[in-house]
Formats: sequence, structure tokens, C-alpha cells
Amino acid sequence: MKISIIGAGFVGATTAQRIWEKNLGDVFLYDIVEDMPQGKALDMMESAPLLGVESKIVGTNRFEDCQNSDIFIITSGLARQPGMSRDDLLNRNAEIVSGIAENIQRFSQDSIIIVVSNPVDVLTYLMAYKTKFPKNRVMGMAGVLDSARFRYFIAEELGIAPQEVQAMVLGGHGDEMVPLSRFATVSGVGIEHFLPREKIDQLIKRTREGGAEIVKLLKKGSAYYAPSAAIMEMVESIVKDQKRLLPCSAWCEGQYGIHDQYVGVPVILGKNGIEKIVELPLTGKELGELQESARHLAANIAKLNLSHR
Ligand SMILES: NC(=O)C1=CN([C@@H]2O[C@H](COP(=O)(O)OP(=O)(O)OC[C@H]3O[C@@H](n4cnc5c(N)ncnc54)[C@H](O)[C@@H]3O)[C@@H](O)[C@H]2O)C=CC1
Ligand SMILES: O=C([O-])CC(=O)C(=O)O
Repeated sequence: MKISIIGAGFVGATTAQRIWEKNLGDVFLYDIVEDMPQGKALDMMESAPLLGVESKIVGTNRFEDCQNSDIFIITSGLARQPGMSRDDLLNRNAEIVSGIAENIQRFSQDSIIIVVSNPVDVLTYLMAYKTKFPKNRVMGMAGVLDSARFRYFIAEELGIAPQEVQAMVLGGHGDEMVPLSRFATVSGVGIEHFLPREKIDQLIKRTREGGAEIVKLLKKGSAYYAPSAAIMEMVESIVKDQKRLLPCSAWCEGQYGIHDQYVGVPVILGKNGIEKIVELPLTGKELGELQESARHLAANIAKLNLSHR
């Protein structure tokens, strides 16, 4: 497996480390900043004798080195600062993602692409539009992260092991995301058996604001430890063809009443990328929230002024 990470900043480098240490494949870490990805890759390779990692990690400023990757992970672009929304990054990051899409389109026709740069759902749309790749091979990472935050907040509140908590967050990666508390469980037991409604609502609000909470604490830039773990989970499901059920930004063609748009929905993730979108039996309220989130994304996609495909 050849896995290329475009953008060797906080998210890109941490993701490289996680993927490389798990031996999921050879990692190519690309950035436009001269020597920096090479320095980070060398630093990681020097830990190989201590960690026993067999795959290699290569830092580069030459996009050609990433040619014919099985998977591209796009983490290049600006991160938000306190007071900014993810949508404020749209114009600058759309330019960056467009350039990368052209490079991938030219040299790596068979790759799977995971977009991470924000605003992620809109930039995933842009990536699919520019590369013209089949939609099952272009996806965005957000739902796994948002769900992990929701799961952690529930576990922290109950004082129990985080891995016992399952939960899913759908919708766009923004204030309108849809944490589905009705499907949240502690080892299969609904969380409403453990927590009062007001507490669950507080945890939902904290999840929606989870990215901003970290931005506020860091004072410069945004989260990267949990995001990189979320990316790694998606990559592992693809590389090992695990067919896990994970929420990802996926191309909807009528599912959940959403048409021709990327939005966070549950998918089966395997060696072909998104193998299926799973339609959950949502209540009218949940479905309404998901469609409202999709409308917000559509308004931002319109700002890209793309001619219809
Ligand atoms: N989808 C999600 O859930 C999450 C998304 N993000 C997003 O990921 C992106 C990266 O965040 P960080 O790594 O913290 O930022 P960072 O500023 O640490 O790293 C960004 C890197 O991109 C590089 N870059 C800029 N233009 C490039 C180009 N044309 N080609 C290659 N590299 C280029 C920069 O040199 C820099 O090293 C941001 O847009 C952030 O909002 C971050 C966390 C979670
Ligand atoms: O909050 C941000 O800007 C970065 C991000 O998407 C997250 O951590 O959820």
C-alpha cells in the first residue's frame, strides 16, 4: 500500500505517524514548505529501530513522488484560529484543494481520496468535481471524529471506559451536525437509561462545539490528535477491507432525501472506498436536522461558482 498525505502540518504529520506506526503501508508526506516534510519523515524513521516499524515514510516537496498512491489524504491548507468558523477557510482552502485535485487527476487515476481540509464537506465536493473520480473513491473525514468526541463526552460523564460507548454523528462538519443520541449506547444499552435528557442535550451541544473548544484552548490552530486517529480508522478499514460502518462525508443520490451532495452519513468502508450508504430509520426531527445541515452545505457549495456537472 502506498499512502500519500498532502500537507505535513499538525494533522498531516500526526496522521503520518499513526499510519506508519501501525504498518498500514508506506507513507509519503508531501508539503510545499521546503525540507520540512523530509525533516519530519527522517525524525520518524529514526524511531523505526525503537518501534520495530517495517514500512517506510518519505518526506517530499515533489508531487510526482506521490504518483499512483492507493490512498491520498488531503490535510493541506489553513486551520482556523479563535473566533473563526470553518466556513471562513473556504476561499483559501478551495484554491489549495483545486491545485491538488489537478495533480491527483493527472497522475493517480485509481486512487481513493480522503479529504480532511476544512470546510471538509464542501472541499470534498470540490475534490470530486475536479478529479471526476467515481464518487465512491472520494470522501471526507469528519463523522468519525465528531462521533469519537460524542462518545468520549458520554464516557467521561458516566466515568466508564470510552470504548464501551458507541454513538454516531451525521450531517455536515459544522454547528449543524446531527449527534444521534437515540442510537448512542453503553455496550448496547441506550444512554437514556444512564443520563437525564438535559445532560444528554448538554453533551450534544458540547459535541457540536467540540472543534471550537480545542481551538479556544490551543489559541493557535485546531485539533490534530483525535482528527488523526479518526483518519487512521478510515484508512485501516480501507486497507484491510474491514467493511466497518463509519460516518463519512459521502455522495448522496437521494439517500435521506439528499441529492447530489456530500454530507456525513453512515457508510460501509472497504477496499473500494464507500461500498454502501446505510439508511437509518430516522425520526422526522432527526431527518429534518440532517436535511437542514445539507442545505447549509449546499449554500456554501454554491459560493464555489462551479458549473453544474
Ligand atoms: N475534517 C476534520 O475533521 C478536520 C479538519 N482539519 C483541517 O485540516 C487542515 C489542516 O490542519 P492543520 O494540519 O492543523 O494545519 P497546519 O497549518 O498545521 O498544516 C497545513 C499544512 O498545509 C500545507 N500546505 C499549504 N498549501 C499546500 C499545498 N498547496 N500543498 C501541500 N501542502 C500545503 C502548509 O504548508 C502546512 O504545512 C485545516 O484546514 C483544518 O481545518 C483539522 C482537524 C479536523
Ligand atoms: O475545529 C476545527 O477547525 C478543526 C476541526 O474540524 C475539528 O477539530 O473538528
